[in-house]
Amino acid sequence: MELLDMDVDPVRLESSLWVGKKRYRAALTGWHLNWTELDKKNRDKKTVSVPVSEVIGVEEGRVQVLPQRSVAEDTDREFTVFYVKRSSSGSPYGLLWRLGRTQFCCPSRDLRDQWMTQLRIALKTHSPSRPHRLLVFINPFGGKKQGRQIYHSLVAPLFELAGISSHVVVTERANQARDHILKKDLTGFDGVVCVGGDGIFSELLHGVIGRTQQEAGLSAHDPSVTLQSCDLHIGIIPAGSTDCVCFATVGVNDPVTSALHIIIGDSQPLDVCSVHHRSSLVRYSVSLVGYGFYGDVLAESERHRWMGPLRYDYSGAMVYLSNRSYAGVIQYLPADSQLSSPRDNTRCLSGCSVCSKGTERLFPHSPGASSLYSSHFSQFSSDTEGEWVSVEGRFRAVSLTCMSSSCPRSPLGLSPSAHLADGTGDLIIVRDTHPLGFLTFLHRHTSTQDQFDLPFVDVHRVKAVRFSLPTGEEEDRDEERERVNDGGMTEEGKRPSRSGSHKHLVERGEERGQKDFLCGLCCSKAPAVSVWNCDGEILPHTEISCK
Ligand SMILES: CCCCCCCCCCCCC/C=C/[C@@H](O)[C@H](CO)NC(=O)CCCCCCCCCCCCCCC
Ligand SMILES: Nc1ncnc2c1ncn2[C@@H]1O[C@H](COP(=O)(O)OP(=O)(O)OP(=O)(O)O)[C@@H](O)[C@H]1O
Ligand SMILES: [Ca+2]
Repeated sequence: MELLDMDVDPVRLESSLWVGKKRYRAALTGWHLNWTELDKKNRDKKTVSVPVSEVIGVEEGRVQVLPQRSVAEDTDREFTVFYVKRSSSGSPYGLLWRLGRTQFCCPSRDLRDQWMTQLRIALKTHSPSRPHRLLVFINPFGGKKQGRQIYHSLVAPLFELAGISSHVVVTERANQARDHILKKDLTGFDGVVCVGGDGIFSELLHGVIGRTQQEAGLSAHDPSVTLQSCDLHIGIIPAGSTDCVCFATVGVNDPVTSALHIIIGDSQPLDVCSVHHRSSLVRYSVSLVGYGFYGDVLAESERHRWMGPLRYDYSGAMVYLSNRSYAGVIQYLPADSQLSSPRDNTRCLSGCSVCSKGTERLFPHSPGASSLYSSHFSQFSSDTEGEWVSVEGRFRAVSLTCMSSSCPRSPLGLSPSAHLADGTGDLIIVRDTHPLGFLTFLHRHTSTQDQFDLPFVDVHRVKAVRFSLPTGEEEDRDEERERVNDGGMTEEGKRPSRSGSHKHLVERGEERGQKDFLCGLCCSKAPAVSVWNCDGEILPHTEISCK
């Protein structure tokens, strides 16, 4: 046994260890755990190096955690190190992460104890941003209804291994997670986690933003107010139908990958867009605010929830076949085209320089790029300079996306070069066109072909957008007024009342669905207005402003 340099930093501990029948020289420095295979003449063969920040846990003995926890007998000279292992599969924008595991055998029990102690000290000192206590919300009805099973079999064992204690709430109704965050005592929690899709993520987002503003005494209804940034991080374990926020931030939809990111305290700031109707806040969005095609697909899909994730494809086909376009007036405030453009072929990833510059511009005094996962605010009140541009016409689709909105259905997303946290969104305007043209546009979302390189499509990087109906068709007819009263945010809670507006709109969608889709197909009168899809929720207003 050699035991070298124990007290001298950077090497904290170095010794010979065995992994199976092979002998290694293992060393723990402040930042890395390395082990190098030695041949019979003590010459180095290959080295494995794991950053301490990616070590998940250390256990005495020969331990296995996934798929089930098991501990081998007679193991007082052994210890097991668990760490992040990048798999070779995944997507071009994110690799799958797996739980790596190496079982070391020491020459003595004493040395084993030294390794355990030093590794645990290193973990504590070099992973300051790791969460210790998490509040987890599981939507048992999201996606393929596997949220509970996904959490308990794949995620909880990892949290336990990493020493994270979690309080789990399985939701019993829509908006329970949001209300819990808005109203309950959250002392001691380092973050909130959702197990589900974009819908339950949105609940957490509204809860976290709403609570922060309540505590700061700010009214989110006032579009000119600068909202307070949020301290609570949001983690997402994907178990929904689209899981667009997870895919666009992590690059893959995989519960184990996400759990490992959460454990090591990774974070990614996100742009949040507020949607107002007149002077009241309607909702926040991080992904899609879409009118026309995406609004109609959502309204139609709500009637087919029983189909699960397939409902979007079915509804997409139905809406496509109904061949609709809508009149409207779009106004937008262009972002600085010197900084970036939606057609510059860049791809935003964690550590993106455009986002860092954006953060610096929007939050000149913040310490670095905010460490928030997804509750980061653009201070548009100080960023509203510029000339508004107006476009009037008939549109197949009007979409505003703050991020690429990539998802398995469209791996590059609605706007492949959009940035996660630059304080801007991409406005995609698809003017009325013939059915084949629109199908080409849609189809290009599934490949690397440029969906913006079509004569009826325009894309602009923007700071704010307003949408209104053409003169004479403004949103003050009875029907619209009813929708206004029925939905939107309540004064006290600054929160969306999904169920009220939703029920109404689903009913309306049902009525419309039965008559109008058939009408659309046989060219009779189609409705004059569509609905807005805001991250998978139907908005109760047509005339909105986003920033
Ligand atoms: C010919 C194949 C065309 C395939 C076209 C694929 C386009 C896919 C674009 C995906 C964009 C996702 C945007 C993300 C929005 C999320 O914040 C939100 C919340 O989860 N999801 C939805 O609103 C859910 C929206 C889901 C929209 C799905 C649209 C599916 C369209 C299918 C069209 C079929 C045409 C067939 C013609 C016979
Ligand atoms: N216990 C519950 N019962 C009914 N609805 C719920 C419950 N918990 C959450 N919800 C609501 O269900 C909706 C959909 O949830 P979620 O996003 O998890 O799944 P999904 O719709 O299948 O996925 P995606 O949003 O990715 O398409 C959300 O709007 C959420 O508010
Ligand atoms: Ca953005």
